[in-house]
Amino acid sequence: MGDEESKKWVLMVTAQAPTNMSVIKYWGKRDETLILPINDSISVTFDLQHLSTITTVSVSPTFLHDRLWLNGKEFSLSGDKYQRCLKEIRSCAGDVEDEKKGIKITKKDWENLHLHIASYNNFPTAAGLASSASGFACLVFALAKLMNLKEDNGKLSAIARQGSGSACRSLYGGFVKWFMGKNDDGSDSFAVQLADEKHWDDLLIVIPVVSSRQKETSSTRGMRESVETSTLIQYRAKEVVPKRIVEMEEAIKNRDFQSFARLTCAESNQFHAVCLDTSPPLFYMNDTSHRIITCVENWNHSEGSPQVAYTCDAGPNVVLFAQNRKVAALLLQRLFFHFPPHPDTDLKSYVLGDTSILQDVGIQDMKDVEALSPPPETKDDIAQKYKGDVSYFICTRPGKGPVLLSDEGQALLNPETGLP
Ligand SMILES: Nc1ncnc2c1ncn2[C@@H]1O[C@H](COP(=O)(O)OP(=O)(O)OP(=O)(O)O)[C@@H](O)[C@H]1O
Ligand SMILES: C[C@@](O)(CCOP(=O)(O)OP(=O)(O)O)CC(=O)O
Repeated sequence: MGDEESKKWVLMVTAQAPTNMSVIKYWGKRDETLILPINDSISVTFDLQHLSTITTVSVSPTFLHDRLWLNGKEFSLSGDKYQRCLKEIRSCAGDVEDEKKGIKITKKDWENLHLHIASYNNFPTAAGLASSASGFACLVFALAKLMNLKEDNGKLSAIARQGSGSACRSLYGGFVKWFMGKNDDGSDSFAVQLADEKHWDDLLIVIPVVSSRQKETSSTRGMRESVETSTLIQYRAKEVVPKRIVEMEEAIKNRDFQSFARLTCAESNQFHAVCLDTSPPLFYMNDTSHRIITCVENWNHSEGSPQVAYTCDAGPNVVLFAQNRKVAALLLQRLFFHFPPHPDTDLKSYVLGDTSILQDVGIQDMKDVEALSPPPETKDDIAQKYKGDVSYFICTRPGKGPVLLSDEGQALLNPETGLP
């Protein structure tokens, strides 16, 4: 790194990481700084195409300090969660050499070099769709590539965990378990993959997006208040979750949808019971979330066995798992009937993600949505329509873990200036 001209280089890496949805919930920390949870959790990773974060990380001797642009706007990196991740990553960084560009960075140079980071979430940020999960997983994964870290995914998951707990599960595709660990230093609190995304490829995921508004109480604050005030949370962590973890692992291993659905719904409901048991109570679901759950419960009940599992995090959006494609189509018919769009909405903005399912639903345009008849299990008095209460639907499936994007056209920073 000698004369002025050779100091102008910018080195960058772009990666894409998925978000995940827990089916055994993480709620409550035993260590706030290191982000160590009070129980294990299990999640399903979503397809990168539909719910993910793209992050470009870059380094250059010309950068004066670390900077982040989130969804196009500069965002402060001063928060502890970012500082902890950056510090940990820098401490594990390796040597990097790019002979063509004449770049040579040694392990200790990373202490003094600054980073420019740009990130984009392809779904609403901070609306309970786990943007912090894909966001921190992507940040850590991309930096690990840029800085040539030799650590395995388990170690990277433990670094991402320190940005946001649920992020540690987004380092893998498919079905993922986060071990709470026992050690005070957090060294045994990391995620592992239980099964990859191909293991259970019948499952389809439907997300009626209820609201994209930012929520009132962040997960971080909400779970702190629950730990401080709820009596139910301790019983849940010690008595309920350990058994459910074993049962859920078994259900996933055997692709046993009945057990998967029973556990997933029970977990969601107990998590929200803990929220209500918090003082002051945390209301994350709204009337639309309740109506979606009731619709699913009624249908499951009328069929005599679960067709669809629901789960809802710290926000009003409900995530629905359908046993297979046929069930997903029947589910969409029901949801489209109860939650039609506002007039003048086109089909393209009403249904996002894998829209091929629309053929199975028999929907070609908006007229077909309007013409849907009430689901047979619906009693006349509740065959109601709530126009516009669901803004749009995302159809997706379990997907793979983070990937590198080698096409420079997908970078979010200018390769010459390192600016967005
Ligand atoms: N792409 C990203 N890169 C870096 N940080 C991100 C990114 N996306 C989100 N974040 C961080 O995560 C925060 C939002 O996290 P928060 O936990 O409040 O909501 P959420 O993750 O959408 O919901 P959930 O409660 O389901 O985790 C943002 O304010 C920001 O600090
Ligand atoms: C309800 C949850 O989504 C909680 C997620 O909490 P976060 O991981 O967002 O919280 P912090 O660790 O404080 O950043 C349940 C889950 O993902 O398991």
